[in-house]
Amino acid sequence: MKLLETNRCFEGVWQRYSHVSALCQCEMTFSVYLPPGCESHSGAMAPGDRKPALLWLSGLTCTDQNFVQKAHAAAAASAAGCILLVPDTSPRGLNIDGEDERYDLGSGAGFYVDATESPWRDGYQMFSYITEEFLTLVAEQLPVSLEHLGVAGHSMGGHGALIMALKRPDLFRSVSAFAPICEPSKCDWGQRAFSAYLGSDQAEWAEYDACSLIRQGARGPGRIRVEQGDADDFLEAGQLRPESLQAVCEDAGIELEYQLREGYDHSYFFIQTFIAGHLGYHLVQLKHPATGDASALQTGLASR
Ligand SMILES: N[C@@H](CCC(=O)N[C@@H](CS)C(=O)NCC(=O)O)C(=O)O
Repeated sequence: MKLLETNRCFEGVWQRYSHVSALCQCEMTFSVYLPPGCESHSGAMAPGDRKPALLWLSGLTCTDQNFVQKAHAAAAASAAGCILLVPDTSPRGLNIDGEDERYDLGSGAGFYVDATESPWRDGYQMFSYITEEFLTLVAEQLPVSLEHLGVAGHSMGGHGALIMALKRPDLFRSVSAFAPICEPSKCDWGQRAFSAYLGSDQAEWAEYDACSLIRQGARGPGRIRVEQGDADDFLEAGQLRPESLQAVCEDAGIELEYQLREGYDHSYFFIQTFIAGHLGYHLVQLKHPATGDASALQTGLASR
């Protein structure tokens, strides 16, 4: 992987890398935050040198940079000694017809699925890219402890976080989401993307729909935290459907911490208000021996 940029931040560093992805069939860019004490690591590392990490999945129209620039997550990650892993939201520049025509399909809108339909299936393999290629690469090159890995995301990325945790509980020990698309099979964004990427077979859609996965028996790490603003236009428009997630979690006995926040919208202002609390929530569950007082982070900043 090629280092593109390094910026010191709260005594750690934000770094931006690119690498050639076999699954996405293009050069992919991603960012990482390395807290103090792990900037210079590379190659073989003792297990004790590895840090807990949170994988962040962004929403429609985002690159890795939206979270880096707008979520204000570095202060909390620095204090807690947690790595942040921020991949892109789709392949780029594949020269697929219509790839850049809409904000909710193609570039910036990979929906974290492995496409089966032409022309998307060559490259739009975001589920496998993230869970296999990307995580293998960063665990080889950076001091990430794969035994202490959580996943979180926003909107389309919240959907990504939920399905990754539900489908790969062997990889992810904690999960949370901001304004996630909870039931993509039943909203306009999800129906458009799934039709294009997965075709018309609803059984294929169910494999990438958090509510369907839970109905089919998936349990993930056992607890889920969801933060939702009540002034979010996409909630009103029926794109997010948290009520469906609440219902299936209740039926399945999954503990869902659902926080409805008065006056907050869908933007990164909402995310930056509550991100430290989510980091604390993950670190409490990840139980890395070198983590400081994660519960203080969780309770102190989450409830602001
Ligand atoms: N109205 C937006 C819809 C897309 C949107 O709201 N994207 C959210 C995630 S679903 C986002 O994070 N946008 C980037 C940002 O706010 O920095 C647009 O057309 O760009």
